[in-house]
Amino acid sequence: MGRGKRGKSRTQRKHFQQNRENVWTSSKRSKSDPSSENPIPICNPYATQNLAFDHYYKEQGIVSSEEWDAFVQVLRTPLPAAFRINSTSRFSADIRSQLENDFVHSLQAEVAEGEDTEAIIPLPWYPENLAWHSNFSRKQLRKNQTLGRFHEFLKLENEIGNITRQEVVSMAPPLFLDVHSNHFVLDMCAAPGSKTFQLLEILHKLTKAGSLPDGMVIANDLDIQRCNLLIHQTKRMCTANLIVTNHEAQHFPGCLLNRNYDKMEPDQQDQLLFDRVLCDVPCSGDGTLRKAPDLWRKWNTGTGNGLHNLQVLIAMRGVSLLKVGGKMIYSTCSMNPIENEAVVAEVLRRGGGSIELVDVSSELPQLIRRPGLKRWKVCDKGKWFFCCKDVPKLRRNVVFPSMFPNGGNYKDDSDCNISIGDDIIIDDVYGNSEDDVQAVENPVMHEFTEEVSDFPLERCMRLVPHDQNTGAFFIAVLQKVSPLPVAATQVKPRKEVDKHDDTANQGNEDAQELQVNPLESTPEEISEANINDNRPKTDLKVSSVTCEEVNLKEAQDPCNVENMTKNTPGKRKLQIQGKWRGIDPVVFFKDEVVINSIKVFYGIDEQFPFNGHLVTRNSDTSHVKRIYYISKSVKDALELNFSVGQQLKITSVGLKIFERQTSCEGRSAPCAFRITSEGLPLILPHISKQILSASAIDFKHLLQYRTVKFADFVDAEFGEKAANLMPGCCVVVLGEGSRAATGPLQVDDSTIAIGCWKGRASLTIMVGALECQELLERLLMCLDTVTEKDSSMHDNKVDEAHESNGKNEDVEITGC
Ligand SMILES: C[S@@+](CC[C@H](N)C(=O)[O-])C[C@H]1O[C@@H](n2cnc3c(N)ncnc32)[C@H](O)[C@@H]1O
Repeated sequence: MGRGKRGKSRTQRKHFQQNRENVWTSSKRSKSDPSSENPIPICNPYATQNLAFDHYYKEQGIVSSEEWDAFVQVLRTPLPAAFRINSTSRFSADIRSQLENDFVHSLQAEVAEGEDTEAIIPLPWYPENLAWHSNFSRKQLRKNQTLGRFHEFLKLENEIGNITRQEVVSMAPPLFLDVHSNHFVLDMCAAPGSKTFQLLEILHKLTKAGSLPDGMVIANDLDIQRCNLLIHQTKRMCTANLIVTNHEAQHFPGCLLNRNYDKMEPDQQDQLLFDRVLCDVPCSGDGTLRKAPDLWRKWNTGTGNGLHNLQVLIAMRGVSLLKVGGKMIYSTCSMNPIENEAVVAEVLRRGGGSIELVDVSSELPQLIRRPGLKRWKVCDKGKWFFCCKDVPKLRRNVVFPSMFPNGGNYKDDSDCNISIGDDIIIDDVYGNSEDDVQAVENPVMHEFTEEVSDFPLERCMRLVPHDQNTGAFFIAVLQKVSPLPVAATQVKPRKEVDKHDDTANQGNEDAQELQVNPLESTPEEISEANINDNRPKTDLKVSSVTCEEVNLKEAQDPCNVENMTKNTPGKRKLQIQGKWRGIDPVVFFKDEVVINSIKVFYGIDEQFPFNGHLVTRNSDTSHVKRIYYISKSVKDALELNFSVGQQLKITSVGLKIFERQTSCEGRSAPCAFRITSEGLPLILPHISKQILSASAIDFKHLLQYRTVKFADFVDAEFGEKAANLMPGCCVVVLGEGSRAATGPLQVDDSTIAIGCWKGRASLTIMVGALECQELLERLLMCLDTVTEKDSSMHDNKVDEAHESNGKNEDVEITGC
């Protein structure tokens, strides 16, 4: 984390994590737990009751009084496990049919006798039976031996990326976002990334093998550790259309280019704006009580109140980064109106008609949801308030007008005009649970009239647990119909500026209407704007100096980090370190010699665009280890980011496509770079050399034994062809074997291929153990078509060869 981050944010994140502890599995109490002095008697650590919770939500009218018992009863039971099939997986249809034809029946025996429920069932509202709901909690899946096979299936497929284990309600927001394959999407608070994964699936859904969608996703999270989770999660998607960044969402960089830059290409963007924004904000999380029952004892009204400001700021940043016509989802896993309807109302209020709440009542009709509330009240320190003017002066720094249905819209509300700034009172986030007990004791002041919002908040959706045996969730779909009014874009400048951190040039497309909005701009921006500089803005600390010193023309090539460093030896060290402390620089890879050697070795056709599509994370391009492929959309975004001085703090970008071979044999091979297994599906249709088609039995042997001598292949001609390949990386496609292979190999979305290493006398697969296991299992049916006789005869042959060899010449190959 950069120096500029405030201690309060750290406190907030720490508490956030603590809140997520799951007491179904852990009864430990943290010393720093803010509610450890909770006077509510807790008989056991698994208590699933909190009187303040009951009182608060009964008063807010989250559900009718008749439903209350059913509501809390379901909240007190563990959450059933759910998962989604990755629609872009080549095995998605197989997995669905395995569930429909195998597990649906075999698991039914495990459902308690007399219970009229299915063991697993597809969610009726999720397209194509791709999302499934089980009747078993995660604990049951772990502990119950007879569920072992299903549990192993879930674990393996999840790890490989064929399924994602995800809460049912959390699957809904991306479906309402209406993402198209050409959209630029921003996921503002993305970790651990289950929704990012869904967004990427939608983006890639209609893309043919070997091509990429026109859109892209930027997935952001404030917490660097959680960013790593996000990277791990999305890596399973093998996408070249993703950038992962690490910013405070409320200060997500604007990447605004000086508009008067006259050398700009006609189609060049001058700001990174988005067609879709997912704003799945940090929240109190009381919708996840079933999954994290520890929250029962921690719950208090201060949590939601304390997060409200941050949620408003993030949502406002989201709408300001939206294109006009673009849509944004605001969502939380909280039931609290202060974190939900109040935030949406404030966004609409500040939007002054430029933001509309979209009516999605006709979409996903089978998803049961409740309309958003139009009236609610605020509870602070045990007292209920119906409008902001009732809030005592001393509490006005924590209870804001925006928390009320009408905001500060009172005739005599001059006292209410407290604006939300950057300085969020995080220390109050977890409040004092004592307050909540007071809330029980103090009768609500019914003589006051409750405010009712004028906005159509009934268009928001609240998913409650007892409607469909899930967690709780809140979703609102917003659309930007015109630029935001200037006032809505005004954000207090941050007091402390770490220039090595994410503060540079917080541009905003709405401010463009008035050229520069002083309240939105850093002092550097204002002076740059005033002198009407036509050059692209560059990094204020590093590149602005560089631009003056080097030949301007060269420096204006935004991708050319080498250009930017070679004429300025004194600046080189800084540039190599990259702009962001602790984060590797993103460098366009343009080494023609290496690129040509790769192209020639694998016979890559000219249609596959290389120019500007390769990046590395190392400024020393003379010894690059990994090369990443980026889509055209990501390329455009990176070029813009270079032009504006690398405002984006990029922790991960693109798809690892080539990796340097480091073994002795690898180093002496004609091409030093192997194709990675994640990059293979993309490049497969474009390679014409070092590629062979193997019969099912030979393919199976490769997966089973990992190394097979050329002489031991069942199809002798295949063995001969393999022996004739150049030493180094090659690709083996599951097909008809050498018998059918005349002319170039035809590949499509269903083609199964693996990377191999051609050594002196054998082929060795370069596939991870899990992927290998998965392929073997999935291919079993197809491989069964080979006659038993053939199979056993040749199995024996290969077995013998392996036994007699003991050690294989190629096993030293790295990357296997
Ligand atoms: C509800 S979770 C997001 C879940 C995620 N969308 C998913 O579907 O997997 C909220 C995330 O917000 C992050 N966060 C908290 N404060 C933030 C901030 N100011 N800016 C960006 N991210 C923040 C947390 O680290 C956390 O990962």
